Amino acid sequence: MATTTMSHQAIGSIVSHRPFKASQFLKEPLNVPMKFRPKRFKIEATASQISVIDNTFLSPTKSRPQESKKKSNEAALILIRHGESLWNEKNLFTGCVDVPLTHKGVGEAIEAGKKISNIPVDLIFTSSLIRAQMTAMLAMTQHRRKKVPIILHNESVKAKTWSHVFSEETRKQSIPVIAAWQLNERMYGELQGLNKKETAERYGTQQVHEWRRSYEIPPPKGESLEMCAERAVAYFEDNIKPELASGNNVMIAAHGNSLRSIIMYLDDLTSQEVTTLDLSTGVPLLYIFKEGKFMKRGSPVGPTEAGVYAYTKRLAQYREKLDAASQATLD
Ligand SMILES: O=C(O)[C@H](O)COP(=O)(O)O
Repeated sequence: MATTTMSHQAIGSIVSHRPFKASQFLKEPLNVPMKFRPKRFKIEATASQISVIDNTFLSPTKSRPQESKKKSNEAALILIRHGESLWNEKNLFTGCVDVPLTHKGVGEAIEAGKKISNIPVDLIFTSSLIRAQMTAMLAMTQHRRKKVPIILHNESVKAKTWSHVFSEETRKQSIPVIAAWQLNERMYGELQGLNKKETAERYGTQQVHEWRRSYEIPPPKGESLEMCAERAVAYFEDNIKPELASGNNVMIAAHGNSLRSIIMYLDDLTSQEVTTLDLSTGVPLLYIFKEGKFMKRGSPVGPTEAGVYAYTKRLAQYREKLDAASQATLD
């Protein structure tokens, strides 16, 4: 198999939505009967000019969180790899192929939600792939705060305006969900769809391990972990870290390798150390971000596990508030 590596830009244009030109939207044939076709409208802005987080979604008056008053000097960061997918079950290389969760994966996402049900979540970042989005939404069904996660549609000015929420109170009871292709699983190139065991038998276990776990070596015509990190870690630094710095608690529901690249950054792992880093499906990992540093706190075992709440006074106080609120509804 040829092992030419494509330039990151070339791969980027495959896995990414090319910079969205609203005018394309108008030109592309709409599979909607003529009578429902939207009036021709002139859209100036392109998606890239639309902020990642819909400013007015958070509140019509407040600007973006990191520009507004700092909520706290610490924030919780939850990372979770999607639950088992149908191609995980078949042991197929998946990469950027958009497959859903299995029944077991749905259960894993719900179980993960129970483990983090007392940890505050103000923003959710996920990838543009359904298995990560399903995991985020299913996990949040278990959250005790009962806020509604809403996927933001900023892909065009029209998508943004048509999905606007006009009640500030409703917005306060919602959690913005930002789907970013930069958090997609690494693009596995010519391995996508191949069986992992058969591929190892054909090319050798060592070669497949290098493709799967090394930092620098890409799969044939795919992304190396390093190339995946260039987009995922850049996105984390540009869009997620500022929210944490402003005191917003964040959950990232993504993929085995896009999260490996982020954890390598958070834990300052070497390219040697990251080769042994493996993430199970549907297992949440907790970090506390404080004074510019990330402190790893492991995987919350259960909603009442003392450990998680012993880490910071703020998490303990949040849980006490949830306990008091649920007690009040019982009274
Ligand atoms: O893309 C895939 O096949 C899986 O999500 C991750 O695969 P890996 O564990 O082989 O990197």
